[in-house]
Amino acid sequence: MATATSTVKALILRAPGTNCDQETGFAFETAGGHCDYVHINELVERPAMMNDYQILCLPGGFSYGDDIAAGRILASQMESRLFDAISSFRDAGKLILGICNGFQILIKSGFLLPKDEQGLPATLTWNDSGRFIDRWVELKANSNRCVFLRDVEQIYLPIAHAEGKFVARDQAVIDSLQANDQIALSYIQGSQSESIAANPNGSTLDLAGLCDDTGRIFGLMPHPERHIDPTHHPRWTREGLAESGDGLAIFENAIRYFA
Ligand SMILES: NC(=O)CC[C@H](N)C(=O)O
Repeated sequence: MATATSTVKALILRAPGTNCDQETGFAFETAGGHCDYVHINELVERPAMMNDYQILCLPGGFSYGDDIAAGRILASQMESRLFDAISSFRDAGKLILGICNGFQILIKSGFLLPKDEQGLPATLTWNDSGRFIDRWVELKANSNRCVFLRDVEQIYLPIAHAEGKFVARDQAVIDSLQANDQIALSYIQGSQSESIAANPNGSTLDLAGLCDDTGRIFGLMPHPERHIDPTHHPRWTREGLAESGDGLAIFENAIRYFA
């Protein structure tokens, strides 16, 4: 495990259709880490390379063209080809972050919420509008468990997805997520003008991000890597420059975790 003097390394996983890898790498490097971009086929061939990293990140995009359902194919590859490697990575106390398509992959592979005899306890499906939605949202962090959200209260980030509606199998799943403090990030009701829904996709409990029961695996639909520099804010010329973009804290928390 890294010490305060060594550089924390993130493995950014790529697949055909990934398109947010470079921005995500920029975010980790701005936060003080180092990252490498690794194609899924390379990782399947040499899963032991994960030992060199402290963070595994699944960036956003359209892996395999969203065929079948967003994230479904890469999720199956992770489950069938990398289950042992990723489980050992998690059990070694390391961190896993899934952003947008990455969140879809983490949930559909069962790494965020393990499958039980009935299958996946929850999934992400089509937005209520049936459309791809691209805009900014106000979010509140709710979880003391999630390592990535330490000292984060409210953040403003962009979303860009078609399949971001969180649905749980039944009330028992929701109750257990709430009891375990896993509903990490949610859309803030009342934060938008009347004509725009604060919850852009109809997600249950306004959920925008979820962590596993260790707090070290985190998936979120919004894109923190798109709000790193203060000039990424859509109104910075009118409202003035903040010290840093709201998304940076998520990457800094990940790096700091190993310091
Ligand atoms: N920005 C993204 O990662 C998009 C995720 C996915 N392709 C969707 O549209 O739902």
